[in-house]
Amino acid sequence: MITLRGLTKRYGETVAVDGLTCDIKAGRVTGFLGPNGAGKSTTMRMILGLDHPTRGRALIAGLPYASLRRPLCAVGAMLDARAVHPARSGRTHLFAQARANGIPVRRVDEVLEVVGLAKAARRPAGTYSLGMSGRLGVAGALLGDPPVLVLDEPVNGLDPDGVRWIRRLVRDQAAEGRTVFLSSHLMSEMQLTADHLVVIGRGRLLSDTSMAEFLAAASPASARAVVPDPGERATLVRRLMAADGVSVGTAESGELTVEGRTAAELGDLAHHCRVRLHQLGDVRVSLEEAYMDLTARSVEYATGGSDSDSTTGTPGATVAQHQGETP
Ligand SMILES: Nc1ncnc2c1ncn2[C@@H]1O[C@H](COP(=O)(O)OP(=O)(O)OP(=O)(O)O)[C@@H](O)[C@H]1O
Repeated sequence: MITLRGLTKRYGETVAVDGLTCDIKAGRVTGFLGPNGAGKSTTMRMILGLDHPTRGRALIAGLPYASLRRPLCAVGAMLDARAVHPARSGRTHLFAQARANGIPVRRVDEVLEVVGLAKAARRPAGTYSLGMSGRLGVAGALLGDPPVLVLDEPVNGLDPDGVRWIRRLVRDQAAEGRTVFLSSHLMSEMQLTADHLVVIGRGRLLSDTSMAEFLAAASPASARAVVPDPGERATLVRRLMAADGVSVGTAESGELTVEGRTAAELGDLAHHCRVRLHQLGDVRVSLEEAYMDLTARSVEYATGGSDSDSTTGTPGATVAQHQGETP
């Protein structure tokens, strides 16, 4: 587990991270989201002891990074895939890391195999494509078989095959009980990969919630179904429109889109009215839509509101809670 408590980083006048409090738990993939400059990399650097917090703490399994005896065996990280000496081969780069952490050298060839770099392992890392550099970075993160993984934009530069590979890899790692904390700007990919989300804006916590709750909170109940019979369709629309807080859209194909009702509620009503439905389902917003909505409101909050700390430092803060505090 990674524990953040009041984590704060100032660079002169810039508050890069502002009182961040949350737990990144084991056994699930936690996605770390936020606009450019929100403080994600700074947070990750502080977790990994590469930057000192101005205030607060970042702990791995209860310890600050500096206290870890064999860091690579406690936490594997990839922050900057290109941060490798260009003249060194991928294999030599990993050997150096393994030796410094007391990791058996045979592990190097194992991880090179896992990330699909075995054939290119003896080439200078400077000749690697961005995707290959990313794979080498992931190999370094896996080297110590650590219980915690911190990956900054691991999907960057990967081809579609690579994207699927990293998705499967991190999901498998979480399924084995590890803590996986990863950032990405690719919302569609994050939606497929993460179980839980930590969202920050201007260094502050905006949301710490499961993917399912995040999406549900962002979209009002909404359902869709096809009503093949025009007469039955008219009956159902009439019944729906008679209720408060419901709006109905109809298409020539016979499809109804009903805002203000879940699929279960729409199905029950149709059953009650003896109306036949096809393709009944809930309508959910995408992660991208939910995220854009939340971060847009956070910008308003930050520029228009007071500086009082009402949303930050609250583990379990949800989108809905945040909405309530937006002026
Ligand atoms: N070494 C530094 N010196 C001064 N300011 C810094 C430094 N590192 C980061 N910052 C500032 O801190 C803020 C947060 O930056 P950070 O790189 O953590 O954001 P991010 O969420 O990772 O952004 P991105 O998605 O663009 O990678 C930004 O305003 C950035 O300019």
